[in-house]
Order: sequence, then C-alpha cells, then structure tokens
Amino acid sequence: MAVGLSAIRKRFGSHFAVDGISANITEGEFFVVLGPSGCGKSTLLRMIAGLEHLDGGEITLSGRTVSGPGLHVPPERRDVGVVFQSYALWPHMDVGGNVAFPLESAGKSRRAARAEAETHLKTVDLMPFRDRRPAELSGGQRQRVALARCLAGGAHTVLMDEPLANLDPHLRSTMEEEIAAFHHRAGATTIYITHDQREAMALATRVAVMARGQFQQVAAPQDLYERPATAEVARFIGRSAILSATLQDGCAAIAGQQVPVTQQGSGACAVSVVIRPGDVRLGAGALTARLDRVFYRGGVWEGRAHVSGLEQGLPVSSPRPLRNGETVPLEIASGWVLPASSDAPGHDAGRQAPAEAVE
Ligand SMILES: Nc1ncnc2c1ncn2[C@@H]1O[C@H](COP(=O)(O)OP(=O)(O)OP(=O)(O)O)[C@@H](O)[C@H]1O
Repeated sequence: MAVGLSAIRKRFGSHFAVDGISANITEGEFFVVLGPSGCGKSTLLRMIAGLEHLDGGEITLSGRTVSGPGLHVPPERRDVGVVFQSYALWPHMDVGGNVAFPLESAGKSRRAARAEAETHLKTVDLMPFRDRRPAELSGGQRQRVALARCLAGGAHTVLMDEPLANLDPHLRSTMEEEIAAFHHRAGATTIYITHDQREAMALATRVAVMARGQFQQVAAPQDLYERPATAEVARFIGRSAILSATLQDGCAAIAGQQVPVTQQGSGACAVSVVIRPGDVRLGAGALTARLDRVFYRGGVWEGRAHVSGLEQGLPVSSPRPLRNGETVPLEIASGWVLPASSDAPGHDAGRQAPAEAVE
C-alpha cells in the first residue's frame, strides 16, 4: 500500500474540515478526491503532504507512519511531490533552471542537474521552451513545467491540488491527456483533487466522493456512476432522477410499470431508484412524457422527460433532435436501487454518511 489513511481528522476551531477519513491507496494508483468547495479536499492533501498536523488518526506512506499520535514527519522527509493550482515556479529562472532546481538542491552538479532536467522536459514536451522564463509561457505550459519539476524531484507520491483550475476548458482537456500520459510514464502514486466530476471520471483509477469532511464512497468511475452508494453521490456524479418505488421480484413499480432494477443485497420493499439517461428509452413504450430543459451537447440532445405521477423529471439523451415541449412515448428499461444502509458497493472507506432522504 502506497498511502494509508486511518481515521484521520483535522479540526479548525469547532469545525472538523476532515472528519474521520480512512482509505488504502495502492502503488501506482491515480486516486481522485472529488467534492464541492469547502468539503475539506485541500486540507486532506495538506495533511498527507505534512503541511498540517493531525487531530486524530494515522497516515502511512509506503508502510512508514508519517503522521500519528505524537509523530509528525516534516514535508521534506516524506518523499512527496506537490503540484498546486498556482504553479509556484521561480520567476527569475528559465524553464530548465526551474526543473533542475530540485536536482541541484539534492546535491547534483549544475551540469548534471541540467542534463537530467532535459529528460523530464522531454516527458512533458517542453524542450523547445527550456530557455524561456515562466512569464513567457501559457498557463498550460507553466503547468507542464510544474509537472516536470515534480518529476525531477523523483517523488514516490505526487499530490495535485486542482492543477487545472486556472485553465480554459479547451486547455483543460489537453492537459488532462498530458497528466494521464505523465502518470502512465512516471508511474508515481498520484492523489489528485478536483471539484470537476468530468475531470475526475476521465483521470481516476478510483474516485473518492467527499462531502462535509468525509468520504461518501470510494469506487472506480464506472461503479460510481452505475452503482452510487447514496443519493448525494448519485446527484453529484452525472445526471439522474431518484424515485421512490416499491420493490417486488426484482422489479420496481414506477408510474404503473414494472421496471427491472439492479440492487445490492436484499432488503426493504420501499426503495429509492436511481434512473440515468441510459435507463430511459425514447420513442416507444407505455409511458408518455413532455420534454423540457432540452440542450444540444454536441452529437446528442439532452433533456428532462416529465411523466404524469412521477415526482421528478427523468434525464434523457438522444442522438436525434429533441424539442422543448414535445410529447414522446418512453420506457424506463432499468434502474439502480440505492442501498438502504452503509453496505454500499465499492465502498471501502471509513466512516460513512447515511443515505440521504430523496428529494
Ligand atoms: N487554516 C484554516 N483555518 C480555519 N479554517 C480553515 C483553514 N483551512 C481550511 N479551513 C476551513 O476548512 C474547510 C475545508 O477547507 P478546504 O480548503 O480543505 O476545502 P476544499 O474542499 O479544498 O475547498 P475548495 O475546493 O474551495 O478549495 C472550509 O470550511 C475552510 O473554510
């Protein structure tokens, strides 16, 4: 295990910014922490980096305890590289100098450090820019310098705190590909923080959905989408409707129809069913819906389908044009039953929040 978090807590005044998080992050994993602003993501990262002391619990890095009761290994002795959203480059040094800096600090000669820095500049495709100063680079190029410098530091574990937050959407998606390639090449265990679910889904081996200082669910992106543990996770990841239904013989009664559903374990007959766009078939079926909130999303149209008697509109998407106000036949072909308790699928993190009431 590369990074072990055991019931870690951090309090500011009376407020727990990190409130009992446990997780085991494996060697080489790309682990994304996803959550809304203020949920405690940066505090968690700073605790792992050694920039915050813990108020409880224990952190291990490669099996070595670095934070725990009466123990706090300083940041520079943790073998951890950090990339923040502000690039933190030296403005007076050129690109090559910035990347060579950790190598020189580690005692290499200037010449050897420069030569090694070039290998890392090649990795992020920045060799043609090695003599420029940071001020002469675009945001994306600066971020790549920060990545190369992190590589040069040779850290076993890389922590990234919203590294793409300052970039425009087009550059963000290019940089996502760069970061994925960087991870593939460098192989370092990476913990990446973001509030952007699309970014999380694109990059992660596993995603931890964080809220109010706790991990709500830790799972692979597809599992999170298809088998959310709570209503909160279902709402945070992708589009969904969450409907109350009664369950019998593997089917949920929704709007007078028997909808085949998937669930974890057995249990209650009054359940909450998550419906995703892929669960709804448009164009045929026993139900009739009126569409609104229709948007064209490049290749597909998205909208909400309102069926009489249902408490929420269903999310729909179609490769054919949809129109606001049109009436369409549809069928709900499948759904996911939210686990009633904490024995949620894919959930391997410590303290858990109860499933929320359905809106
Ligand atoms: N040094 C501090 N002193 C007091 N409160 C703090 C301190 N650092 C963070 N907090 C509080 O702890 C909570 C979590 O903050 P944190 O920065 O970890 O959230 P975040 O999820 O990273 O947010 P964002 O996405 O907006 O950066 C917030 O309520 C914040 O105000």
